[in-house]
Amino acid sequence: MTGLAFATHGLTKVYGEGRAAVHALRGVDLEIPQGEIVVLLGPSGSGKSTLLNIIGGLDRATDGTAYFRDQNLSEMSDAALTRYRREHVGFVFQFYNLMPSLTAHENVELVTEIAADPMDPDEALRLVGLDKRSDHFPAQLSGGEQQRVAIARAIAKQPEVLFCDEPTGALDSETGRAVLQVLHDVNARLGSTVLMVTHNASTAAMADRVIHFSDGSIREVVRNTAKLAPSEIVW
Ligand SMILES: Nc1ncnc2c1ncn2[C@@H]1O[C@H](COP(=O)(O)OP(=O)(O)OP(=O)(O)O)[C@@H](O)[C@H]1O
Repeated sequence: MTGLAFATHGLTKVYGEGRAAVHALRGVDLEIPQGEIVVLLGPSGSGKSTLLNIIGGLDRATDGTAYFRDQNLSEMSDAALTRYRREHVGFVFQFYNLMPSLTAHENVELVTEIAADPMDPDEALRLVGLDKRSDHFPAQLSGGEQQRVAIARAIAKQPEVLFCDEPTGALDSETGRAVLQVLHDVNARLGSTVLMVTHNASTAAMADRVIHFSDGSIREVVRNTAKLAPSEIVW
């Protein structure tokens, strides 16, 4: 029996005020079991990144509650939120945000130095198939390879949760599939809950659960009974 990684109740986010107010989340109720791969789909501007940022501890809700296990993120101090991100969460973004002056190994090491229970940076790079490129700088790596370094950096702290915002957005389909395979393997090997925001609807085939967003609300949650392997996904 798996517990819940996340539960939100009436989660609301309003940016700005008055006539300029943007209602990015309109009372979202959501439960995400631990250890699942969850894909968030929805039109541009529907609130997917906003939700990810709030339950990832990067932003705060205007109203409602968001729990990580039994911890209420909405009531945490800034210092506690920082600790939450540092100890439990890995992030992968569309643009890899690697430090250009550091090698692949050093980019990963930067994170393992401040993590509670990190894996060896070499092991993280091996998991993403880049152990032979560990002394290369980001500019010497392809887009897909840089994304895999970013994933190695995110998984090196053995996070309980991995948040991915458009992880394949800048990649061709073959490279994108390789990156999805890495996310799949991390979920299988470390048991990390993986939450992925994407415009690529094909990705939904590898998820345990697909959440359809529209205009700041959840329209539908679909549980996949027959998942596809990343190698079988076509787009
Ligand atoms: N910092 C901000 N200030 C004001 N409005 C914002 C801010 N961030 C997001 N928004 C607005 O909130 C709404 C939801 O944005 P969000 O980025 O969560 O959508 P999304 O579904 O992730 O979109 P996309 O698929 O294009 O990334 C949009 O209307 C957006 O313009």
